Amino acid sequence: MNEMDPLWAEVEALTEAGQLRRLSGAFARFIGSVGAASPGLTLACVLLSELEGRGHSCLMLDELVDDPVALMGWSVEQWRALAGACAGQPKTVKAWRALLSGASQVWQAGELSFEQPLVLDGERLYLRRYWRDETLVAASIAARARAPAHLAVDAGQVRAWLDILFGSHDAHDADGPNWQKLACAIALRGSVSIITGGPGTGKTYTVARLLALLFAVAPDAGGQRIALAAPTGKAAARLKQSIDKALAELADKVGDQLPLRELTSRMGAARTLHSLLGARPDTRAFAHNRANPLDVDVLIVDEASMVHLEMMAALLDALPAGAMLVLLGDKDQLASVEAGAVLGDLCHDAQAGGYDAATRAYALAASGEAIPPQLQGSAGALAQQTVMLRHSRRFSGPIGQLALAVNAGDVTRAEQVLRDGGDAVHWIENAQQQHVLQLASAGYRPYLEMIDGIEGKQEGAGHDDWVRRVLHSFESFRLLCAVREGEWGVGGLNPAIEQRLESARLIRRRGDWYVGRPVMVTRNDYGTRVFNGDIGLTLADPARPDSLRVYFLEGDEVRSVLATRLRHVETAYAMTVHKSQGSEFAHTVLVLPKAGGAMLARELVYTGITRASRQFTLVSPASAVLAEAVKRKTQRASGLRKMLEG
Ligand SMILES: Nc1ncnc2c1ncn2[C@@H]1O[C@H](COP(=O)(O)OP(=O)(O)OP(=O)(O)O)[C@@H](O)[C@H]1O
Repeated sequence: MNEMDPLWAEVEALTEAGQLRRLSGAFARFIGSVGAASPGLTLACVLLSELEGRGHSCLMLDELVDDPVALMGWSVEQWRALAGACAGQPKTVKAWRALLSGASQVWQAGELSFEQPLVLDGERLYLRRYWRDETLVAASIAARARAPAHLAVDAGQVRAWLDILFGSHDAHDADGPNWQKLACAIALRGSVSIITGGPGTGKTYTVARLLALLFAVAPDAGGQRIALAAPTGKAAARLKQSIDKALAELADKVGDQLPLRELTSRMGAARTLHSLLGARPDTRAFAHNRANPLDVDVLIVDEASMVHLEMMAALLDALPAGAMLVLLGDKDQLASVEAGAVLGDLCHDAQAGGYDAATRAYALAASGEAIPPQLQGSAGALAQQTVMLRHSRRFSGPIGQLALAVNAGDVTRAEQVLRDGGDAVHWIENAQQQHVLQLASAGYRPYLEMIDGIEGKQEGAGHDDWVRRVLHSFESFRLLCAVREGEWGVGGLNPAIEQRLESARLIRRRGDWYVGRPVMVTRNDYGTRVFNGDIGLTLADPARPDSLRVYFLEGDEVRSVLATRLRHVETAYAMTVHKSQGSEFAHTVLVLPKAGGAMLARELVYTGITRASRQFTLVSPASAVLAEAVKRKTQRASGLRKMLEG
C-alpha cells in the first residue's frame, strides 16, 4: 500500500459525507502531479482548496495547529480520521512551514523566481492568484492612504461649504459629532476613503454632499471626471437614483452659489464594476488595467461589502494613482460569495476609530467637528481615512433594533424584539413549509393580479408604465433563504411556491416559461446584456401575445429580452440572502433551515433583516437555529490586515 492511500480514502469519505467539495481532492491531486506528493502537502492542499470555496483567501497555519476542528467545522472524529491518515502530519507552525517551504510547488514570498501554484507567506498558505490579489490590494490601499490629497484642501473653505451643504439643523447627532460632515472632510483630503455604516445611516446622502463639496472647492470643478459604480446592476441603479435625488435637493438649497445642476448633468450613469472595468466574454482579464487605466478622477463604489478580492484587485490595478477612491458599504453585511472579505478587513478599526492628532486637528478645522476622546488613538493610515456613520435615520423601529441585536450577537434581545416587534416584525417559530407557502401566496398575489388585468394588453408607452408598476409591485415582497438546497432552501421552495400559486389560480404554467414567472439571471450574458443577479419578470409581448418576454428594470428604464434567449436563469420567488444584497423590499421574509451549518452566521441574518424597509418576518422550522446563527460570527482567513499593518 502507498503511504498516500489511507489519506485519499479519508478524503473520499469526507467528500461522500458532503464535508468536502470534490474539487478540493482534485486540486490536491493536481498539486501532487506537478511535483513530489507527500501526505502533509496533500492534506494542506485539500484544506486550502476547501477553505477557498468557503470564502477564505488563505490557510492560516496557526489556526490549523490550534483548532483544526473549529477551522474546518467538522466533527472531532472526522478530523481525527483525516489527520490520522496523514503520515507524519506536522504538529507545529514551524514544522508546517518547514514541510511546505521544502515542496517544489510552493513559492516563498520574497524568492526571486515565481512559477509555483502555491505561496507561503509567513504563516499563511495561499493559492498563487489570491496571494497576488491580496498583495496588490494591500499595497495599493496603503499607498493611497499615505498619498497626498487628490486636491490641495483649504480647511477653512471646506468648513464654510460643509456648513452650507449640511445646514445648521443637522449640525450634530444627538450622541456625538456629525459624522457625515466629518466623512466629507476626511474623504476630501485623501486618495482613498471608506464611509461605512448600517442601512439608512446616510452613506449616499453624505457622498452626494461630498460630490457637491468637490465641485465647490476643486479649481477645475467642471473638468472632474466622476464615476459611480457598484457590484450589481441593481445596486448601481439605486446609487444613481439616490445621488441624483440628493443633488437635486441640494441644488435647490444652495441656489446660485454653486451651479450644481450643470455639474451633475455631466455625471454619467452608475455602472457595474464589470462594465466599468470592461469585462470581456470568456476571460477573467478586463480591458482596463495598469497599462490602460480608467479615465476617472473620482470613483465612488457603493455596496463595497459585496466586492470580492479579485474584483477589488482589478479595480485598484486599473485606477490611476492620482484618482480619488471612495468606498461606501456596510462592513457588517455578508461578504461576497467569492473569496475575501475586503471591506470587513479594511474597516477593522472603524468601530474604535483610533484617530490620531493630525486627523483630529484637520477634522476640527475642516468640519468644525470634534472627535470624541473614546475614538482617539493612533491607528494606521487607512483608519485615518475611514469614517463609520453611527446613526440610522430610516431604521430606528423594531427592524433596526433587531438588526442591532443580531449584529451584537445578543440572542436574548433579538428574540425579545422578534416576539414584541408589533406590526413591523414577526416570527413564525417551529414553522412548517405551509407557512412559507401561505406568505408567498399572499405576498405575490398583488403583482400576479395586476398581470391578469386588462392594462397589460396595450402596446406603446402605456405598456412600459404598466410593466414598471408590475415590477415595482413584485419588488415589494421577497422570500430570502439562508440555504440553496432542501425543503427550506430556494431549491425546494421555488417549485413548492409555483404549485401553490397554480392551485390558487394565480399562475398558469405551460412548461418552464409562463406569464408571471420571476427569474434571476445566474450568468453574465453579453449577447443579451443581462448579468448575474439581474431579476426580471416574464410577461406576454403585447405585440405578439403568444411570445413571452422577460422584463427588467434598469434604473427606471424598462428593457426586455425574449424568454427563450435567456439560458442561464432560475425561478426567483425565493432567492438566497447572498443574492439579495444591494436590494430592499418593503416586506422581507427570511427563511432559516432546520439545522445550522458553518455558513449560517450572524452576518447572513443581519443582511436578511436589513433588506426589509417596512416589515420583516422570520420563519424558522427549529427555534434553536436562530440562536446558533446569531452566536456564530464569520471569520474569513485573509492576510490583508497583516499586510496593511506591515
Ligand atoms: N443628515 C441628514 N438629514 C436629513 N436626512 C438624512 C440625513 N442623512 C440621511 N438622511 C435621509 O435618510 C435616508 C437614508 O439615507 P441614505 O439612503 O443616504 O442611507 P444609506 O446609508 O445610503 O442607506 P442604504 O445602505 O440603505 O443605501 C434618506 O432618506 C436620506 O435622505
